[in-house]
Amino acid sequence: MTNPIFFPAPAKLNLFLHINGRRPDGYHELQTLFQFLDIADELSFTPTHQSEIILEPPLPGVNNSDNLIIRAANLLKPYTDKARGVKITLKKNLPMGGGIGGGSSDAATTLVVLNRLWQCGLNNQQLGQLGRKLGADVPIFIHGYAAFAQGIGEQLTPAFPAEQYYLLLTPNAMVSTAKIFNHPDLPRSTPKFPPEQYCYEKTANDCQGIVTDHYPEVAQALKWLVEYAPARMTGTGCCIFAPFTTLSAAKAVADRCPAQFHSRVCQGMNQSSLYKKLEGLGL
Ligand SMILES: C[C@@](CO)(OP(=O)(O)O)[C@H](O)COP(=O)(O)OP(=O)(O)OC[C@H]1O[C@@H](n2ccc(N)nc2=O)[C@H](O)[C@@H]1O
Ligand SMILES: Nc1ncnc2c1ncn2[C@@H]1O[C@H](COP(=O)(O)OP(=O)(O)O)[C@@H](O)[C@H]1O
Repeated sequence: MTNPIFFPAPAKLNLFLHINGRRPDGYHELQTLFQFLDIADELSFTPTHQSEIILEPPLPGVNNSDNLIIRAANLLKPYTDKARGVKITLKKNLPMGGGIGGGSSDAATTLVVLNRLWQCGLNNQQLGQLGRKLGADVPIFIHGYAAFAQGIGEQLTPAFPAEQYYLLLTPNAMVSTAKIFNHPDLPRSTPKFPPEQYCYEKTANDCQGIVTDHYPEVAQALKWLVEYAPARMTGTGCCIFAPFTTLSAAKAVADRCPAQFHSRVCQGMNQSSLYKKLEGLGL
């Protein structure tokens, strides 16, 4: 038997995150800049003729029926032959609930790869609409290019931030996105600015204050890293990152990092590694 092909589901950073307002349905209007990282979960897909969707191994603490991978595959099922099923193998390398989008990226990789394997014939816009049902972050992973996002995160404009090195810290905490967005003290009125005026130093993460107030591990990681570089939180937490222009500068700070913050050095990428892999395979 040939070895299965593993497809990456890369992580992302929110290089900044501004909250501009709240819509009547409770969702928040925001501005953010998404860039991919060269770290990823990995998924393999073996088509079957038993109509079942099987995921192995299950994620600790997540029922398979709630797993975004299974939910994504189920959303695609109506577009293929009833007799088609799939066995999916997941290598979970990314921390969960860290604001680097692992679950959303797993869902996007599932939609993009199964669309091809099951010959569903959907285009990326249609896949993005399906993905949106699973979470606000899924469309950026289907889009596959760094982008400035507005609206509730679904209006994407191409962006080309420098592909810098980042030191990424994963404090020992799990932050719920819904809890942060529902917090009464969350700042919700940062003025919008035109994407072409973006500058890292003039932006912020509006969720950071609430998260550091409630999760001391996140506050400690931020306090430590900010001594070395302009550190900030990604998404609604809890990972903290700081940009570096050279790999050696990022590694030098990583070498000093206390073990409790689980540091790793990675690089920003303006094209998702999923699309690089698909191109390499001619898919
Ligand atoms: C804000 C971001 C930035 O990347 O946070 P992270 O999850 O990455 O940390 C994302 O857009 C999150 O996307 P995702 O994690 O897919 O969120 P969803 O499942 O769609 O929504 C979870 C909950 O967050 C709130 N929510 C989410 C997005 C948004 N623009 N406004 C909101 O108020 C809603 O209460 C929703 O019920
Ligand atoms: N395949 C998956 N990978 C990670 N988390 C998943 C997955 N499927 C469902 N989830 C649920 O989604 C939550 C947030 O997922 P994740 O994408 O890791 O975090 P974040 O949205 O903060 O980047 C997890 O805590 C978990 O309960």
